[in-house]
Amino acid sequence: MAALSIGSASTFGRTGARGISSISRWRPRNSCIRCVWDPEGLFGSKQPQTGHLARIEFKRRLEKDAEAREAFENHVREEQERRRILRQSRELPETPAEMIEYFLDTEAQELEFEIARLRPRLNQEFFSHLQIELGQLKFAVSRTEAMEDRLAELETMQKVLLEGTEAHDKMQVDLIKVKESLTKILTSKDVKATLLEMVERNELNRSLLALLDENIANAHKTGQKRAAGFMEKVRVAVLSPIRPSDDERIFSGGVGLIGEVAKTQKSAIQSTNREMWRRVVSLYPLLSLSNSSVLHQMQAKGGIASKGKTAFITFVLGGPGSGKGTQCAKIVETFGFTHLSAGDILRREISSNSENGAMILDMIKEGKVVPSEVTVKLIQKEIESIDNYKFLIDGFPRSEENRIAFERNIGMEPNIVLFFDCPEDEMVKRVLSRNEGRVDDNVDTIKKRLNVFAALNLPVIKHYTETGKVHKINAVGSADEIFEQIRPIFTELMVK
Ligand SMILES: Nc1ncnc2c1ncn2[C@@H]1O[C@H](COP(=O)(O)OP(=O)(O)OP(=O)(O)O)[C@@H](O)[C@H]1O
Ligand SMILES: Nc1ccn([C@H]2C[C@H](O)[C@@H](COP(=O)(O)O)O2)c(=O)n1
Repeated sequence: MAALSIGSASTFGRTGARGISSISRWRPRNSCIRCVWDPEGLFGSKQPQTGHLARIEFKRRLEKDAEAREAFENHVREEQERRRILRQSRELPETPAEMIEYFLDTEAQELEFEIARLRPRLNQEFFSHLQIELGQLKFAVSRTEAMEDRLAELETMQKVLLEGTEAHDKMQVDLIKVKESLTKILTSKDVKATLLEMVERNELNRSLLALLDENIANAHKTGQKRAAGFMEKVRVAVLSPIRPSDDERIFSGGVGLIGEVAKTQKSAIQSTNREMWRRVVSLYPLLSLSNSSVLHQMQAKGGIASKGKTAFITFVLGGPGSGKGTQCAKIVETFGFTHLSAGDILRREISSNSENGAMILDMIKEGKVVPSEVTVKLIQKEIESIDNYKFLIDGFPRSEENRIAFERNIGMEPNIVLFFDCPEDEMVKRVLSRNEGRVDDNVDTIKKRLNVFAALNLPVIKHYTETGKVHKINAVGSADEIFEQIRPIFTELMVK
């Protein structure tokens, strides 16, 4: 976490123990809103208090003096550990009254963390409660010294928490934007063109760079050299359009950020980036799947059968005509997945005059489910022949038998399942007007397919719902509207 700087009251002089609880220890001080990069806020009093030159000298000394450096690093580690234990040991408050006491007992450098942790409870009910207590203290007929102290403490706390929650909320907005921007760049088929568009829209900034840097560092740490190399190239391309003046503006709060709150955001954004980074790293396999020719070889950790890769599999389910194929095309275009339609694979098998062709045709005409061993084999062959790791498997599994055969033979479960929920009359209407010459797009077969869907496919959807994998999509509306329900699912997955 970055050192907290919340408005003019953001940095508090703590001369004694801790917390807001003693106002004499916690009076706001104007002097030290810090600009030095101190992501964990751990330099504390060991950092030079004044002057740019002093800070440079401090840095130089650190670089030269290995011993001092080690001691410093130990100090940082100890401080990190101390804070970790402290955070774990604190019992979280429930009521507004408990919240007040909790924050009064919070160390200054922990405020940012605690505000984030307790943000949902820093709500109107809490602030009203605080306001009432403040009112009682202010308008008391006579005030004791203890009451004066309490009043001063609570006024300070109110200001800190109001500004802190505001900064936190703005930070969340920034976080989402930066996550989206980086996802867009790393999943883009034409990185250069994407960057140019983003320059036009002023979307390249320091926060994005910081997030990228953290990904690069992690790729190095985990020995993913190609990924690191790719992202380093992206970094150079990102960096060049960020002119120093942009940097300055961003960091001095000149762009859309005002005064001290902007400084708050600066530190807040830096710390957010660290959190974002962790989320990106956890989904790194998915990110790295884009631009597959460059990146796919990094995924050498096992996974799908014979190729020893880790795949990201999405099953796409829904009744006949619910729009699975239509949406898959959009997902492919936007997120670079490979679309495998089980129905198309089976139809190709019929056209290729294979030994199973006639049997498959009969089954399809009757709206029945082709035996799993046939379908799974065909899907497996497709997966293994394709140089991508992100698959949309559409119209599969159609039955529990399909599902179990896939899991057994391929040795994987889907990462997520999309379920297109569509009323029957809408599905019938769509199928009957599809006009693609399919042997099963007629009134008789559609009835059978709907029955088979209810009897065999719904239990599969139920199974994946119970395992928390299903994203239910309302399949009524225009194709574009429906895709807007899907977009955030994959965007979120890319940068998690
Ligand atoms: N949101 C929509 N609104 C209206 N029509 C749609 C919509 N989405 C798709 N369609 C149309 O409905 C028909 C069926 O769509 P699509 O082929 O995508 O469904 P599907 O779920 O893949 O069907 P199946 O399982 O039978 O292959 C197509 O003609 C398609 O153009
Ligand atoms: N897993 C599957 C998928 C499809 N089929 C057969 C039966 C379906 O009615 C037909 C058309 O599929 P769609 O294009 O609607 O997905 O293909 C199957 O037997 N098993």
